Amino acid sequence: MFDYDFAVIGGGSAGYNAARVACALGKKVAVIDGAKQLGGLCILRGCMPSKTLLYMAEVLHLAQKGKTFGLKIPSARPDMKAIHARKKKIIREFADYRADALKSAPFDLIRAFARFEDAHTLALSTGHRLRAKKFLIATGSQVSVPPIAGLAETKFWTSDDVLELDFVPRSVVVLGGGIVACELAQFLRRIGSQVTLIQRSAHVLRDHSPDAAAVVQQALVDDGIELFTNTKLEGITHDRHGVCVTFVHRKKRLRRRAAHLFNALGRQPNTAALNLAGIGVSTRPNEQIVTNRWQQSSLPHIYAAGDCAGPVEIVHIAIQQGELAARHAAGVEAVRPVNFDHLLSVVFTDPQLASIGLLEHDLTARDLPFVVASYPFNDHGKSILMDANYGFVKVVAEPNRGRILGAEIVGKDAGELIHAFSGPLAMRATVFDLLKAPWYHPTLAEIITYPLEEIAEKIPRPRTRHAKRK
Ligand SMILES: Cc1cc2nc3c(=O)[nH]c(=O)nc-3n(C[C@H](O)[C@H](O)[C@H](O)COP(=O)(O)OP(=O)(O)OC[C@H]3O[C@@H](n4cnc5c(N)ncnc54)[C@H](O)[C@@H]3O)c2cc1C
Ligand SMILES: NC(=O)c1ccc[n+]([C@@H]2O[C@H](COP(=O)([O-])OP(=O)(O)OC[C@H]3O[C@@H](n4cnc5c(N)ncnc54)[C@H](O)[C@@H]3O)[C@@H](O)[C@H]2O)c1
Repeated sequence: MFDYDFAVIGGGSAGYNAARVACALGKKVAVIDGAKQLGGLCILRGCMPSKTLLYMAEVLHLAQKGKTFGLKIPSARPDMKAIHARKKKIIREFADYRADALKSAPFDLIRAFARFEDAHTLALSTGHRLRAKKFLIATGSQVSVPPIAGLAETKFWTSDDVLELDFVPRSVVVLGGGIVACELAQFLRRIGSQVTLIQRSAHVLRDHSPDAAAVVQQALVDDGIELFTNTKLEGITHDRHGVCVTFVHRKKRLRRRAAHLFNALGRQPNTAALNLAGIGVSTRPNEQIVTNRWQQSSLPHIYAAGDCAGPVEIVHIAIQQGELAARHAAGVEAVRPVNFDHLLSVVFTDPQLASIGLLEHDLTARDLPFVVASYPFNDHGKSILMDANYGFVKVVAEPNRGRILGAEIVGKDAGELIHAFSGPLAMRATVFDLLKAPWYHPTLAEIITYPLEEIAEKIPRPRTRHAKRK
């Protein structure tokens, strides 16, 4: 009666990993993907190309401030053609590897766009039909175009375009102050563009704490970005010289002109073309598919994972959701829902901003007690010698036993340092457990011991003291 046990729509991070797991569980699986190029957002136009360019921009920045370290580097400039070629080569290799994995996997790969005809039947853009017992929707997201006067009529760049640049743009206005806006505005500025960033909220990176966001914001301004927060966009016009953005800031109407406009106002799920309303799958007002904690939609045999389901757009969560859906659909009993109390997130600006678990804001909202301590990078030996003085480390713990609940790090390589908390959080470790661990001197990671010690001192309990300065 069915062609497949499990049909996966979308072969990106969520879909590919779900299909892999479903096959390993003995299911007959198909992956349907209509993209011209296989690989998904993360590899082709997301994490990997952006981090290739951001790392280059950091190296360039360090070279340009060589004088700080007593170095005579006469000039460090980007060679955009070479940077672009290197990025393309790296991404081609990653994409080829994933495409090979998709083509040689024990599931059927069908190159087509899919749409639900009924709750068990997909109509494919090739003209074929496919029937399956269960489905996973993993169709990802696309850049959204909010209804701002003149935006839709203006030629604008998205992150896809910025990641493809092989020249230094003279000037760019960046709309938005989310992760994409901050990461890529810094890239543009560091290669030499004049950059203006216009953010609606009171600070950039609105999903992060104001204290941490303020550090990133200051670093962007110190890099030379003109940055406005608390604004209201009024309209956009364009002529042959470029674009003009009008916005309200501190009750004044301001205008900024630039050669290029970069729309970084967020993404929306790829769900509109699937006929979800027609088959009775519920979506939120933002078009994300509503799922329960097992990733089942309002039709229990149809699952959703990744950007099309939310609530976050982060690769390791997309993978976890996809794999969970595959296991649940196969009837595996020992499955656990994704634990958003341990959410890990990294913003790859310089300084980076990383957080894990529950912070003060979350705990206050839940009326839960906590102790918190922080320590600044500009008072830590290793970061001082690296001239990496921006930011702080913050640890949040439960006040009775000292169990670690969350941490926030904004500073040099915060995305690496935050992983010092991943295992301990998963294992429900306390600050005392972490203080028993060895911490090498002099490392950036060692800074974490300072807030741990401060919390340990606030909790009435016998403990091993840790030497602060060696
Ligand atoms: C610039 C940028 C940088 C990012 N950096 C990071 C980062 O550093 N770290 C991080 O964790 N996250 C990052 N992200 C987010 C991350 O890339 C996404 O959360 C993740 O890739 C989503 O995976 P997915 O499987 O849900 O969707 P995708 O990988 O987009 O896969 C969806 C697939 O579905 C296919 N599809 C769509 N509609 C249909 C249809 N009707 N029929 C058949 N196939 C269909 C598409 O062709 C696509 O291949 C970044 C995003 C952007 C834009
Ligand atoms: N390092 C990473 O993990 C990483 C990197 C890039 C992207 N991502 C993911 O990709 C997703 C998309 O990122 P994004 O930055 O494009 O989206 P976002 O939703 O994070 O940010 C969009 C920004 O645009 C602003 N905005 C939206 N509508 C507006 C309007 N009408 N007027 C003025 N301002 C408006 C918002 O206030 C917000 O600051 C994120 O959820 C993120 O998780 C992750």
